[in-house]
Amino acid sequence: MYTTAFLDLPPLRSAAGSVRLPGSKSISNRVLLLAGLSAGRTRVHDLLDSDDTRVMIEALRQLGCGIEHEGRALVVTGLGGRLVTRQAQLFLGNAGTAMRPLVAALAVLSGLQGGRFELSGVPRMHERPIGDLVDALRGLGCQIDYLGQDGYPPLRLAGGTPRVDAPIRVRGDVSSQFLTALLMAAPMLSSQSPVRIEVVGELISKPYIEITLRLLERFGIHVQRDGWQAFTVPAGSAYRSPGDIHVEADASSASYFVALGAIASDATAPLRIEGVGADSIQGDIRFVDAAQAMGAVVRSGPNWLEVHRGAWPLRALDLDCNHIPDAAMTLAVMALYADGPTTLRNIASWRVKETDRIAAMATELRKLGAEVVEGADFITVHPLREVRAAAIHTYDDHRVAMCFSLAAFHGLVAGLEPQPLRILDPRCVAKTFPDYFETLFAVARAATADIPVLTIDGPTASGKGTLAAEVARALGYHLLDSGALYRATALAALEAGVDADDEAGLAALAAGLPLRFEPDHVWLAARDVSDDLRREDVGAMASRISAFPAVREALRQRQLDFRRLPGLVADGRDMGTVIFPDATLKVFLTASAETRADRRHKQLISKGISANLATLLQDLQARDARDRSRSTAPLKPAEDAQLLDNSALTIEASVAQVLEWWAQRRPF
Ligand SMILES: O=C(O)C1=C[C@@H](OP(=O)(O)O)[C@@H](O)[C@H](O)C1
Ligand SMILES: C=C(OP(=O)(O)O)C(=O)O
Repeated sequence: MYTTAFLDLPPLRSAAGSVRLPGSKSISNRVLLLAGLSAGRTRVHDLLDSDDTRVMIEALRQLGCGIEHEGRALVVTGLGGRLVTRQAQLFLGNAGTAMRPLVAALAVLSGLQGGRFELSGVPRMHERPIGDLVDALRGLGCQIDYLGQDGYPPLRLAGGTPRVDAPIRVRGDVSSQFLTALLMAAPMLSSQSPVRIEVVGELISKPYIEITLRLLERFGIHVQRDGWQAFTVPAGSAYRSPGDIHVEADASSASYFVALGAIASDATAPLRIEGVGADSIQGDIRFVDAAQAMGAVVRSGPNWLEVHRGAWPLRALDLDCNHIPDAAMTLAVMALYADGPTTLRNIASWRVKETDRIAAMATELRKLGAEVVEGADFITVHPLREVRAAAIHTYDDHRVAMCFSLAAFHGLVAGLEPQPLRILDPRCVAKTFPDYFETLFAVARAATADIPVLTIDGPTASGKGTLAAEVARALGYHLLDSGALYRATALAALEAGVDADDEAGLAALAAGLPLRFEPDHVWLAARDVSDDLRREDVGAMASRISAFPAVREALRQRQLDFRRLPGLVADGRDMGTVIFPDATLKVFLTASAETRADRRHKQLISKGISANLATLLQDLQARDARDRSRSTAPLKPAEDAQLLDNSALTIEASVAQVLEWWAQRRPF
């Protein structure tokens, strides 16, 4: 997951390959709650692991449900209708699918059995309406107090005397989750008589009610319905765990990849999406119809979709999106690539979700250069005619972050000069899709020259490894420790007995080295060699063999291969001069020989290795001289390098300096 302050996307050009999507949020949280209310154990497979499901799981745990991991499944042992904990403060983040259903279930349970529960969330959750649900529950006899502003969480559920002598009436024009919540709680009220729920006024987001009804069926509750107007839970209904249950991949998450295929995949290599297919129980699968109307070519089978571009530019659309409120945001970005203005209608609920999504989309699309018209319940987006490098605000809304990543393909529009795009606070995707960007980067392609590289070269013990790792972490970029490639070759040569003068033998060894890098670890075949690579004898050998042109050539392509989306920080001795001469920023890091010898000394001592400062200084000076004077890739700053002497700087100050230079070279 990207936890950086921002994530820069270079211009993207195409997409190919296959993605497996995480589980559906809507199904996961319903299944978790139903399992928590049922008696016995429910083994849940392919559950979504994200912020929204974590708050639900934590709430169930606090309520006394059993939660265990069994292999890759999660086993929930439910309450069987009996409260074991009568007081709890539950924090539900910004998960509507946790807040609304838990309010109804706990209002009913605390009414029937006694108890006091306080439910709260992030500040935005306290701006998301819940009054219609509270009104319905109060009408039933539940006692609910607003702890902040009337009509909004946080709430206290404090017992009451729920009775079902009359139908429960609920409005459904602000959120369908209120009806979902009542449907899931109703079985607990059905012991004496049926429970009838009537919808007052127009119901929005109807397909989410279908998901609720389908999952209630799986848990033994057979709701009788009268269209969208009334729902009856029969007398004596009781949750019955299905034992095992599988969660489909998330159809709303699929929308980004369906759009990706429609924009950037070729018929010869369609984008494949695993985990959800046209037979999905999630309403957002209907996004596929909208994408097809815009020109996407989609094939589908059980649990998979394949998508490629059909029409280009895409075809403009005028669509009532009430049935796909979440996925419709993706259409607003696809509209940038259409042949005319696209209007998405009947989306008033966008204004009360993670943020005011109509306002957010309009503001951010305009930043890119698009013309946008917004109304109370619609948005019209005109295709891009000009484009600006933009830093996209994401408003802690996962869908804003995810759908705007698709704007990085604007270079495919004839006549537009591609610009980089910045996504601010990319970690907000954790609400439903923590690995969204990793998944995107596994299938999206950029021109190599567009993938930014930051090089940090410098002499031994200058601290470039630490600096590079910190800068890479701050930018969310890949890290190449090119010295480790040389040291691994040296280690392998020492162990295989290859002579230090055998240039051809060393080059062959370098070319075939089974090396693998992980954060803070280097693997040689199945062995973690991170510590061995730090050995002084390995370092000395590395310095000798790195003078051979054939060895350097053998390792060259391997280094170039590290230039992958979204970008690279490369540290070494010739990163800016030889390997990445087109790097966006080149830093040449130095420190006095005395400072470096002193640092190396402390490093060794701290590891319990005895060392002599004077000898270290001598070795270091000899190595500097060898590195500077060798004929192949001698150690010297690139002409366009920024020089940084960190003798008197903390690591934080060095990182800040490099990031400032980086910022100066970015258009944001
Ligand atoms: O019941 C559900 O799982 C959901 C219902 C929809 O909300 P509204 O009914 O408020 O539109 C949707 O936007 C949300 O992401 C999930
Ligand atoms: C509206 C959304 O979430 P929630 O379940 O919190 O309502 C969403 O995921 O787009």
